[in-house]
Amino acid sequence: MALPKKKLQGLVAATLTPMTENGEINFSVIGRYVDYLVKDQGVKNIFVNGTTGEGLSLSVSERRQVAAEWVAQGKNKLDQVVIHVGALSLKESQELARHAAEIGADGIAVIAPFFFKSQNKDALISFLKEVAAAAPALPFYYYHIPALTGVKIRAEELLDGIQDKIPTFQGLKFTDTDLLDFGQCVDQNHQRQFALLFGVDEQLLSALIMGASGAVGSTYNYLGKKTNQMLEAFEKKDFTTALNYQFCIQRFINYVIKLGFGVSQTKAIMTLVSGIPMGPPRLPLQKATQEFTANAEAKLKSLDFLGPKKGT
Ligand SMILES: CC(=O)N[C@@H]([C@@H](O)[C@H](O)[C@H](O)CO)[C@@H](O)CC(=O)C(=O)O
Repeated sequence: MALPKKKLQGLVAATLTPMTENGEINFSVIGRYVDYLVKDQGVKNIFVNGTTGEGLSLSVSERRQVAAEWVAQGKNKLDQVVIHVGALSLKESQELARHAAEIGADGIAVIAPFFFKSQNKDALISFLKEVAAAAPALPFYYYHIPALTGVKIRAEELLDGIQDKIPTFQGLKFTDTDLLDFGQCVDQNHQRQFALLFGVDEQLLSALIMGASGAVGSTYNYLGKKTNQMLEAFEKKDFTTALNYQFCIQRFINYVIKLGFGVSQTKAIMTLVSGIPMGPPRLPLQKATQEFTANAEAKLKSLDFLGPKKGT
Protein backbone atom coordinates (compact mmCIF):
# COMPACT_ATOMS: atom_id res chain seq x y z
CA MET A 1 0.00 0.00 0.00
CA ALA A 2 1.35 3.44 -0.93
CA LEU A 3 1.23 5.90 1.93
CA PRO A 4 0.94 9.66 1.37
CA LYS A 5 4.19 11.43 0.55
CA LYS A 6 3.49 13.60 3.54
CA LYS A 7 0.58 13.83 5.96
CA LEU A 8 -1.98 16.25 4.55
CA GLN A 9 -1.81 19.41 6.65
CA GLY A 10 -2.24 23.16 6.49
CA LEU A 11 -4.81 24.73 4.22
CA VAL A 12 -6.59 22.84 1.48
CA ALA A 13 -8.71 24.90 -0.92
CA ALA A 14 -12.04 23.29 -1.81
CA THR A 15 -11.91 24.29 -5.46
CA LEU A 16 -14.78 25.72 -7.44
CA THR A 17 -15.56 24.23 -10.83
CA PRO A 18 -15.29 27.12 -13.29
CA MET A 19 -18.13 27.20 -15.82
CA THR A 20 -18.94 29.15 -18.93
CA GLU A 21 -22.03 31.34 -19.11
CA ASN A 22 -23.85 28.50 -20.88
CA GLY A 23 -23.12 26.02 -18.13
CA GLU A 24 -20.23 24.01 -19.59
CA ILE A 25 -17.05 23.44 -17.63
CA ASN A 26 -14.45 26.08 -18.36
CA PHE A 27 -11.27 24.00 -18.33
CA SER A 28 -9.28 26.84 -19.87
CA VAL A 29 -8.90 28.77 -16.59
CA ILE A 30 -7.81 25.91 -14.32
CA GLY A 31 -4.10 26.51 -14.98
CA ARG A 32 -4.48 30.15 -13.96
CA TYR A 33 -6.49 29.10 -10.94
CA VAL A 34 -3.65 26.82 -9.76
CA ASP A 35 -1.14 29.66 -10.10
CA TYR A 36 -3.42 32.03 -8.24
CA LEU A 37 -3.81 29.63 -5.31
CA VAL A 38 -0.10 28.98 -5.08
CA LYS A 39 1.27 32.46 -5.74
CA ASP A 40 -1.41 34.79 -4.41
CA GLN A 41 -2.94 32.75 -1.63
CA GLY A 42 -0.06 30.51 -0.56
CA VAL A 43 -2.32 27.44 -0.75
CA LYS A 44 -0.74 24.29 -2.20
CA ASN A 45 -3.32 21.60 -1.48
CA ILE A 46 -6.69 21.25 -3.14
CA PHE A 47 -9.89 19.28 -2.68
CA VAL A 48 -11.60 18.77 -6.04
CA ASN A 49 -15.23 17.95 -6.90
CA GLY A 50 -16.47 18.40 -3.34
CA THR A 51 -19.34 20.59 -2.19
CA THR A 52 -17.74 23.82 -3.41
CA GLY A 53 -16.80 22.10 -6.69
CA GLU A 54 -20.44 21.03 -7.26
CA GLY A 55 -19.12 17.48 -7.66
CA LEU A 56 -22.52 15.93 -7.13
CA SER A 57 -24.06 18.15 -9.84
CA LEU A 58 -21.55 16.97 -12.47
CA SER A 59 -21.78 13.87 -14.63
CA VAL A 60 -19.24 11.09 -14.02
CA SER A 61 -17.55 11.98 -17.28
CA GLU A 62 -17.27 15.65 -16.25
CA ARG A 63 -15.94 14.67 -12.82
CA ARG A 64 -13.23 12.58 -14.46
CA GLN A 65 -12.24 15.41 -16.80
CA VAL A 66 -12.22 18.02 -14.01
CA ALA A 67 -10.09 15.78 -11.77
CA ALA A 68 -7.64 15.05 -14.60
CA GLU A 69 -7.27 18.75 -15.45
CA TRP A 70 -6.52 19.76 -11.86
CA VAL A 71 -3.95 16.97 -11.49
CA ALA A 72 -2.31 17.89 -14.81
CA GLN A 73 -2.24 21.63 -14.11
CA GLY A 74 -1.10 21.13 -10.53
CA LYS A 75 1.87 18.94 -11.44
CA ASN A 76 5.07 20.29 -9.86
CA LYS A 77 3.10 23.22 -8.43
CA LEU A 78 0.71 21.75 -5.89
CA ASP A 79 1.63 19.49 -2.97
CA GLN A 80 -1.49 17.35 -2.83
CA VAL A 81 -4.62 16.96 -4.94
CA VAL A 82 -7.43 15.09 -3.21
CA ILE A 83 -10.40 14.10 -5.35
CA HIS A 84 -13.85 13.71 -3.88
CA VAL A 85 -15.28 10.54 -5.47
CA GLY A 86 -18.43 10.11 -3.37
CA ALA A 87 -21.63 9.28 -5.24
CA LEU A 88 -24.98 7.66 -4.54
CA SER A 89 -24.00 4.73 -6.77
CA LEU A 90 -21.24 2.53 -5.40
CA LYS A 91 -20.22 1.61 -8.97
CA GLU A 92 -19.81 5.26 -9.96
CA SER A 93 -17.85 5.98 -6.82
CA GLN A 94 -15.53 3.04 -7.53
CA GLU A 95 -15.08 4.16 -11.13
CA LEU A 96 -14.09 7.63 -9.94
CA ALA A 97 -11.73 6.18 -7.31
CA ARG A 98 -9.99 4.00 -9.93
CA HIS A 99 -9.75 6.98 -12.22
CA ALA A 100 -8.23 9.16 -9.47
CA ALA A 101 -5.54 6.51 -9.00
CA GLU A 102 -4.88 6.29 -12.76
CA ILE A 103 -4.37 10.05 -13.15
CA GLY A 104 -1.99 10.25 -10.19
CA ALA A 105 -4.12 12.02 -7.58
CA ASP A 106 -2.76 12.10 -4.02
CA GLY A 107 -5.88 10.92 -2.26
CA ILE A 108 -9.60 10.31 -2.47
CA ALA A 109 -12.45 11.36 -0.22
CA VAL A 110 -15.96 10.03 0.07
CA ILE A 111 -19.16 11.53 1.46
CA ALA A 112 -21.85 9.33 3.06
CA PRO A 113 -24.54 8.33 0.53
CA PHE A 114 -27.51 10.58 1.28
CA PHE A 115 -30.59 9.18 -0.52
CA PHE A 116 -30.63 5.65 0.82
CA LYS A 117 -28.77 6.41 4.04
CA SER A 118 -26.64 3.98 6.03
CA GLN A 119 -28.50 3.21 9.23
CA ASN A 120 -25.43 2.53 11.30
CA LYS A 121 -21.66 2.76 11.36
CA ASP A 122 -21.09 -0.77 10.00
CA ALA A 123 -23.26 -0.15 6.94
CA LEU A 124 -21.49 3.11 6.20
CA ILE A 125 -18.05 1.55 6.63
CA SER A 126 -19.03 -1.30 4.29
CA PHE A 127 -19.79 1.25 1.57
CA LEU A 128 -16.62 3.28 2.20
CA LYS A 129 -14.52 0.11 2.24
CA GLU A 130 -15.75 -0.94 -1.21
CA VAL A 131 -14.85 2.45 -2.65
CA ALA A 132 -11.45 2.56 -0.96
CA ALA A 133 -10.69 -0.94 -2.28
CA ALA A 134 -11.07 0.34 -5.85
CA ALA A 135 -7.98 2.53 -5.31
CA PRO A 136 -5.86 0.44 -2.94
CA ALA A 137 -2.74 2.61 -3.31
CA LEU A 138 -4.45 5.92 -2.55
CA PRO A 139 -4.93 7.51 0.87
CA PHE A 140 -8.61 7.52 1.74
CA TYR A 141 -10.46 10.29 3.63
CA TYR A 142 -14.00 10.22 4.95
CA TYR A 143 -15.88 13.45 4.24
CA HIS A 144 -18.16 14.12 7.22
CA ILE A 145 -20.80 16.75 6.40
CA PRO A 146 -23.95 15.75 8.29
CA ALA A 147 -25.87 18.98 7.63
CA LEU A 148 -25.89 18.21 3.91
CA THR A 149 -25.99 14.40 3.89
CA GLY A 150 -28.42 14.00 6.79
CA VAL A 151 -26.23 11.10 7.96
CA LYS A 152 -25.76 11.76 11.65
CA ILE A 153 -23.33 8.95 12.51
CA ARG A 154 -20.77 10.63 14.73
CA ALA A 155 -17.28 10.91 13.31
CA GLU A 156 -15.64 9.71 16.53
CA GLU A 157 -17.75 6.55 16.32
CA LEU A 158 -16.80 5.98 12.71
CA LEU A 159 -13.12 6.53 13.41
CA ASP A 160 -12.98 3.90 16.12
CA GLY A 161 -11.23 0.88 14.57
CA ILE A 162 -11.71 2.10 10.98
CA GLN A 163 -8.18 1.28 9.82
CA ASP A 164 -8.79 -2.41 10.56
CA LYS A 165 -11.56 -2.27 7.96
CA ILE A 166 -10.08 0.27 5.55
CA PRO A 167 -6.28 -0.06 5.53
CA THR A 168 -5.84 3.04 3.34
CA PHE A 169 -7.81 5.25 5.72
CA GLN A 170 -5.78 8.42 6.32
CA GLY A 171 -8.18 10.88 7.89
CA LEU A 172 -11.31 12.92 8.04
CA LYS A 173 -12.62 16.07 6.49
CA PHE A 174 -14.87 17.25 9.31
CA THR A 175 -17.47 19.80 8.19
CA ASP A 176 -19.57 20.24 11.30
CA THR A 177 -19.70 22.61 14.25
CA ASP A 178 -19.83 19.80 16.84
CA LEU A 179 -16.51 20.39 18.57
CA LEU A 180 -17.25 17.65 21.08
CA ASP A 181 -17.33 15.11 18.25
CA PHE A 182 -14.24 16.67 16.62
CA GLY A 183 -12.36 16.78 19.94
CA GLN A 184 -13.08 13.12 20.52
CA CYS A 185 -11.67 12.31 17.07
CA VAL A 186 -8.46 14.12 18.02
CA ASP A 187 -8.40 12.39 21.39
CA GLN A 188 -8.58 8.97 19.69
CA ASN A 189 -5.86 9.95 17.26
CA HIS A 190 -3.14 10.08 19.92
CA GLN A 191 -0.50 8.64 17.64
CA ARG A 192 -1.35 11.39 15.18
CA GLN A 193 -1.56 8.85 12.41
CA PHE A 194 -4.60 10.47 10.75
CA ALA A 195 -5.06 13.89 9.16
CA LEU A 196 -8.00 15.57 10.91
CA LEU A 197 -9.05 18.38 8.61
CA PHE A 198 -11.60 20.90 9.80
CA GLY A 199 -14.20 22.25 7.38
CA VAL A 200 -15.88 25.20 9.07
CA ASP A 201 -13.63 28.09 8.11
CA GLU A 202 -15.16 30.63 10.48
CA GLN A 203 -14.35 28.37 13.46
CA LEU A 204 -10.94 27.10 12.43
CA LEU A 205 -9.03 28.57 15.35
CA SER A 206 -11.16 26.64 17.85
CA ALA A 207 -10.46 23.44 15.90
CA LEU A 208 -6.72 24.21 15.84
CA ILE A 209 -6.75 24.47 19.61
CA MET A 210 -8.51 21.09 19.72
CA GLY A 211 -5.74 19.65 17.52
CA ALA A 212 -6.88 19.90 13.89
CA SER A 213 -4.01 19.02 11.55
CA GLY A 214 -5.33 21.19 8.75
CA ALA A 215 -8.43 22.60 7.12
CA VAL A 216 -10.41 22.18 3.92
CA GLY A 217 -12.66 25.04 2.93
CA SER A 218 -14.17 27.28 0.32
CA THR A 219 -12.84 30.56 1.69
CA TYR A 220 -9.19 29.47 1.36
CA ASN A 221 -9.64 30.13 -2.37
CA TYR A 222 -9.61 33.86 -1.68
CA LEU A 223 -8.79 34.23 2.04
CA GLY A 224 -5.97 31.69 2.04
CA LYS A 225 -3.31 34.29 2.66
CA LYS A 226 -5.19 35.79 5.63
CA THR A 227 -5.90 32.36 7.06
CA ASN A 228 -2.27 31.34 6.63
CA GLN A 229 -1.34 34.39 8.73
CA MET A 230 -3.65 33.07 11.41
CA LEU A 231 -1.99 29.63 11.21
CA GLU A 232 1.46 31.23 11.52
CA ALA A 233 0.43 33.22 14.60
CA PHE A 234 -1.06 30.04 16.09
CA GLU A 235 2.16 28.09 15.42
CA LYS A 236 4.12 30.81 17.23
CA LYS A 237 1.62 30.59 20.11
CA ASP A 238 0.69 34.22 19.53
CA PHE A 239 -2.95 33.57 20.33
CA THR A 240 -3.98 37.22 20.50
CA THR A 241 -2.86 37.80 16.91
CA ALA A 242 -4.40 34.50 15.79
CA LEU A 243 -7.71 35.47 17.37
CA ASN A 244 -7.61 38.88 15.70
CA TYR A 245 -7.24 37.18 12.31
CA GLN A 246 -10.07 34.76 13.11
CA PHE A 247 -12.37 37.60 14.18
CA CYS A 248 -11.55 39.51 11.02
CA ILE A 249 -12.34 36.47 8.85
CA GLN A 250 -15.51 35.91 10.88
CA ARG A 251 -16.65 39.49 10.24
CA PHE A 252 -16.63 38.76 6.52
CA ILE A 253 -18.18 35.29 6.70
CA ASN A 254 -20.82 36.42 9.20
CA TYR A 255 -21.73 39.30 6.88
CA VAL A 256 -22.13 37.13 3.77
CA ILE A 257 -23.97 34.39 5.66
CA LYS A 258 -26.58 36.98 6.61
CA LEU A 259 -26.94 37.92 2.93
CA GLY A 260 -27.29 34.24 1.94
CA PHE A 261 -24.02 32.41 1.29
CA GLY A 262 -23.21 29.22 -0.58
CA VAL A 263 -21.41 27.94 -3.67
CA SER A 264 -23.03 30.50 -6.04
CA GLN A 265 -21.88 33.37 -3.85
CA THR A 266 -18.42 31.82 -3.47
CA LYS A 267 -18.15 31.78 -7.27
CA ALA A 268 -19.04 35.48 -7.40
CA ILE A 269 -16.54 36.39 -4.66
CA MET A 270 -13.74 34.33 -6.18
CA THR A 271 -14.32 35.96 -9.59
CA LEU A 272 -14.14 39.37 -7.95
CA VAL A 273 -11.06 38.73 -5.83
CA SER A 274 -8.98 36.66 -8.26
CA GLY A 275 -10.11 38.15 -11.55
CA ILE A 276 -10.55 34.60 -12.87
CA PRO A 277 -14.08 34.02 -14.19
CA MET A 278 -15.78 31.23 -12.26
CA GLY A 279 -19.06 31.58 -14.15
CA PRO A 280 -22.45 30.62 -12.85
CA PRO A 281 -23.23 27.56 -10.74
CA ARG A 282 -25.18 24.67 -12.21
CA LEU A 283 -28.88 24.27 -11.52
CA PRO A 284 -30.47 23.78 -9.04
CA LEU A 285 -28.15 26.50 -7.69
CA GLN A 286 -28.74 30.00 -8.99
CA LYS A 287 -26.28 32.70 -9.80
CA ALA A 288 -25.52 35.23 -7.04
CA THR A 289 -27.25 38.57 -7.51
CA GLN A 290 -25.35 41.71 -8.49
CA GLU A 291 -26.51 43.22 -5.23
CA PHE A 292 -24.82 40.40 -3.31
CA THR A 293 -21.58 40.90 -5.23
CA ALA A 294 -21.59 44.67 -4.68
CA ASN A 295 -22.20 44.25 -0.94
CA ALA A 296 -19.53 41.55 -0.63
CA GLU A 297 -17.05 43.74 -2.49
CA ALA A 298 -17.72 46.69 -0.17
CA LYS A 299 -17.22 44.46 2.85
CA LEU A 300 -14.00 42.98 1.48
CA LYS A 301 -12.70 46.50 0.86
CA SER A 302 -13.64 47.72 4.32
CA LEU A 303 -11.77 44.78 5.85
CA ASP A 304 -8.80 45.41 3.56
CA PHE A 305 -9.16 41.92 2.04
CA LEU A 306 -8.91 43.07 -1.58
CA GLY A 307 -5.39 43.05 -2.94
CA PRO A 308 -4.45 44.74 -6.21
CA LYS A 309 -6.94 43.67 -8.88
CA LYS A 310 -5.76 41.05 -11.41
CA GLY A 311 -6.43 41.47 -15.10
CA THR A 312 -9.06 39.10 -16.50
C1 LIG B 1 -21.08 23.59 3.86
C2 LIG B 1 -19.87 24.09 3.15
O1 LIG B 1 -19.92 24.35 1.99
N1 LIG B 1 -18.77 24.20 3.87
C3 LIG B 1 -17.51 24.66 3.31
C4 LIG B 1 -16.90 25.74 4.17
O2 LIG B 1 -15.69 26.14 3.63
C5 LIG B 1 -17.84 26.95 4.23
O3 LIG B 1 -18.07 27.45 2.93
C6 LIG B 1 -17.25 28.05 5.09
O4 LIG B 1 -16.96 27.55 6.35
C7 LIG B 1 -18.23 29.24 5.19
O5 LIG B 1 -19.34 28.91 5.98
C8 LIG B 1 -16.54 23.50 3.19
O6 LIG B 1 -16.46 22.74 4.37
C9 LIG B 1 -16.97 22.62 2.02
C10 LIG B 1 -15.86 21.93 1.40
O7 LIG B 1 -14.77 21.88 1.91
C11 LIG B 1 -16.08 21.30 0.09
O8 LIG B 1 -16.27 22.01 -0.85
O9 LIG B 1 -16.07 20.10 0.00
